[in-house]
Amino acid sequence: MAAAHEPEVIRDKAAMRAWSRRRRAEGKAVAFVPTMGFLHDGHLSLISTAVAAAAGPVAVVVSIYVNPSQFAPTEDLATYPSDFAGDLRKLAATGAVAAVFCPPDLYVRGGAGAGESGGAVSCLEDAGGHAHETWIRVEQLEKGLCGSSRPVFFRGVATVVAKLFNIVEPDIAVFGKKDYQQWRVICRMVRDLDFAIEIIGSEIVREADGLAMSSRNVHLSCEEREKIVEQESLTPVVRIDRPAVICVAAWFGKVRLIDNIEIQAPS
Ligand SMILES: Nc1ncnc2c1ncn2[C@@H]1O[C@H](COP(=O)(O)OP(=O)(O)OP(=O)(O)O)[C@@H](O)[C@H]1O
Ligand SMILES: CC(C)(CO)[C@@H](O)C(=O)[O-]
Ligand code: BAL
Repeated sequence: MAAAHEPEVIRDKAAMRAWSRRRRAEGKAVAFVPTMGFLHDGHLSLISTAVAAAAGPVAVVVSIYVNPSQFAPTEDLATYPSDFAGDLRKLAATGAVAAVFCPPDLYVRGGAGAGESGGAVSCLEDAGGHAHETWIRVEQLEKGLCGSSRPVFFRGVATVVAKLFNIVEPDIAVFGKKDYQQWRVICRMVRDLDFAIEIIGSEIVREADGLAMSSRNVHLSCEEREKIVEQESLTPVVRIDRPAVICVAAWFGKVRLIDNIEIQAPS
């Protein structure tokens, strides 16, 4: 058993589920923060939001898992930044995280199958994930913005988040509004599929120069960073995605409606 301030590291699905059930039997709410690791202060703010959202005693679980099914083979799965030891140090330093769930893999692999998403294929199918054939699609909300530039992204996110919810069995789950469309997709999935989980959207945390914190910011050159900061300063509401010029460009199409939330393009 880890010391009180150090998160317990759990790799196994059944052990994770059993851990959550024990916490609930002790009278604690289980609050869940899903991440892909390489943690920064934006992630840590989600942990504070989770603690603040719980009405009483709470056990916070952070997952670290880079989900292959939300990346197309042309995207950056192979270069996604990671620093597991650093992540554990940061989580321990918060004193607020009880467990870290970091499964080696979440999918059943092997076999043969079509594994298609309207013609698009993810890194999961590309790596022989054909034994997995159940997908969640949030059919309208996944269209447009990041969904236009990343054809398998929301199918992969909705599916892996549903899997994580079934494994962690949280009472509360927190997502950043930095990935605004993702947050709305998860809210809609939870409503439509009757997950008994309260979803909380947490505010965007920014660097001193205004850039929204993001694990992938480490890949930006000075010029790219300056360009994004400039674009963000023109954007009145939220930034939809990471340094994705494609997604930011979607702002310039006047006004978009997502799930009844009107997002204004810069005037
Ligand atoms: N700057 C931020 N402010 C608030 N929430 C954030 C911020 N950055 C990430 N999050 C949230 O943290 C959760 C995990 O995100 P993830 O691990 O993909 O990190 P990321 O910084 O968004 O990485 P990426 O480079 O892939 O965009 C998501 O709910 C995301 O919206
Ligand atoms: C929600 C998530 C953990 C699913 O892999 C990921 O998309 C992320 O970190 O935003
Ligand atoms: N936070 C977004 C995860 C992704 O871009 O894959």
